[in-house]
Amino acid sequence: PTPDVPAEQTDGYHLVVDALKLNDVETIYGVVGIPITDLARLAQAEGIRYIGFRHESNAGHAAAIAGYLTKKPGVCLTVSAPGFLNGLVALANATTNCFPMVQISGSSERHVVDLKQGDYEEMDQLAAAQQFCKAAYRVSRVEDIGRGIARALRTAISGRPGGVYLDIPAAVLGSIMDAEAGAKTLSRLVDPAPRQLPAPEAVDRAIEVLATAERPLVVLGKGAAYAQADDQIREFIESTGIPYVPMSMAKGLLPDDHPQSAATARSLALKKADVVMLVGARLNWLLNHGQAPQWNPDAKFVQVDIEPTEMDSNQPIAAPLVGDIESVFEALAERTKPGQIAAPTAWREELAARSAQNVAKMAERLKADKHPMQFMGALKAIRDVVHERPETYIVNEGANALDLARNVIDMHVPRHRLDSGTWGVMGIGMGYAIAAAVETGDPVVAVEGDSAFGFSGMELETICRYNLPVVTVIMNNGGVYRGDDVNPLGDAPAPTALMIEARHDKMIEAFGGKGYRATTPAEVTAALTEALASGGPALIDCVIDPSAGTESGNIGHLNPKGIGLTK
Ligand SMILES: Cc1ncc(Cn2c(C)c(CCOP(=O)(O)OP(=O)(O)O)sc2=O)c(N)n1
Ligand SMILES: Nc1ncnc2c1ncn2[C@@H]1O[C@H](COP(=O)(O)OP(=O)(O)O)[C@@H](O)[C@H]1O
Ligand SMILES: [Mg+2]
Repeated sequence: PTPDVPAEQTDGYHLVVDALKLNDVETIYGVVGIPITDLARLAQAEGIRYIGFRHESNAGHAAAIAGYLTKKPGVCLTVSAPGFLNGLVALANATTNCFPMVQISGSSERHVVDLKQGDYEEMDQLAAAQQFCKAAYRVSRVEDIGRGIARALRTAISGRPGGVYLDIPAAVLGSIMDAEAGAKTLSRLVDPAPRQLPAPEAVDRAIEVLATAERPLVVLGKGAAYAQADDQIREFIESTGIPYVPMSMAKGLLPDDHPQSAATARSLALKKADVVMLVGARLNWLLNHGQAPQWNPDAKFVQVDIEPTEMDSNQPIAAPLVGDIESVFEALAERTKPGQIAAPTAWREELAARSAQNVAKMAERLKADKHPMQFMGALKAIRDVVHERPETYIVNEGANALDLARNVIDMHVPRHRLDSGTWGVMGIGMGYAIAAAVETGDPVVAVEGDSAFGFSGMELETICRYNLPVVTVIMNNGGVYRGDDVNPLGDAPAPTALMIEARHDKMIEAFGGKGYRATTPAEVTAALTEALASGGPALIDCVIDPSAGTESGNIGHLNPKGIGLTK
């Protein structure tokens, strides 16, 4: 409990907690320490769920994905300087992925920091944070706490969501003020994420462009998943017959086995589409910036996005449709005449034929039950078990472990695939898994490369401490990308090597969780079935052929060529 505060008085700690509660913040993800330990205690005492982590990066990733899943800003709490910095990767990742989160951090004494007199954990955190987030604010007076919290929550959630930093110096947390006056400084946000209605002329222009298309294509991005306009989007897709490709976190918005899904004919779809409608998807590196040869150089783009400045970022946009996705699709439904937009049957059949070919090819690859176990064998086993349990969240990171799982594990419900996203960040695994389990109560399967897992692996203790229904499945190929690289000049391990004989399954046993080691797909099936049935923390170490991976998975071409290793 905080220092005794006379009943008619309040303090910074209480005002922060009161402001968060007044704005429906139900959970805080963080790591305690000076000067915010008592803030965590008070939040918990006042009914806010506090989830204590082992590293702030994981707490921040949890807050970010909580924001993505709930459309309310996730809240991460960090200590000054090093704790604050540890949270920044997650704050930057949230901003890059457009996930709403607020990182609240304690900070040191302004008058000492600003004169650089050498304070405990001295840092100008506000200045440091500015460049990595959507906005950064500092509260310098106890009476401004309510304003600061309201401002940070609104900024995170309105318009294009993102990460917001809120700096609260220790002295402000410890300041005391009259309770009645304090209560008057708090306010509850009104309509923090207002609808952004599209202009009718923009809607009509988009309809015109789509109506002329011979080979239309819709690209659904994680913004479309985030919008939670699932019915409106599905209605548009099915009423127009337009084929679509989902980006990785938009998988499941329509079930991956939907007849209009062109996910398994992606290259042909991108190459030949003559009108492309981007829905909450940026034309960035993940979509080759809209350039040939991946794309048809004559393609015309319709772009649906809440952020006006996203338009023309990579390609000229013939029909910019600025607005929130739900309002845009409601306007499209209203203003499109019956039959005005219809995907030609020939185009749909061409894509369906290619999909059938590629699905057959994939089926062959999935059948290969070679020994030692291959990625595909393990992933097929995971896919089949999870297929029976559509409420299961899939968290996914790695290189091969990411690229292969994305294509093998199909999704049937929205917002259930949470992965490295736009920034390709390793280390999101345990934080995303913890938040998905905490926010929804549903089971989570985290499909992890063995290197990727290592970035947040200590949170196995957090998962066990809260007894969360998280099953961590490690694709243990003994290395970064693969496990058979050798150092030609000595017996030091190669830079990409990890321990082939690592027993990750023993790690979780140290914290009371259930560990499994699987060397065949059948063992993966049995272990995952049992682990999910238990509803508790578990880890399955899948022993994968060390030669099975390729450098950097699908994006090896991003490695600079240089003159190569001449030595
Ligand atoms: C924070 C961080 N550090 C390093 C990397 C580089 N990196 C790293 C280290 C990856 C791990 C690949 O190894 P893995 O074991 O997780 O997966 P596979 O062996 O299945 O490819 S993937 C990747 O891009 C990164 N993306 N993010
Ligand atoms: N509610 C919303 N309405 C419209 N656009 C949104 C909404 N929420 C997020 N966005 C936009 O969605 C886009 C997400 O793009 P991106 O992260 O590149 O998705 P992906 O990687 O899945 O293609 C961002 O440009 C963001 O501005
Ligand atoms: Mg690996």
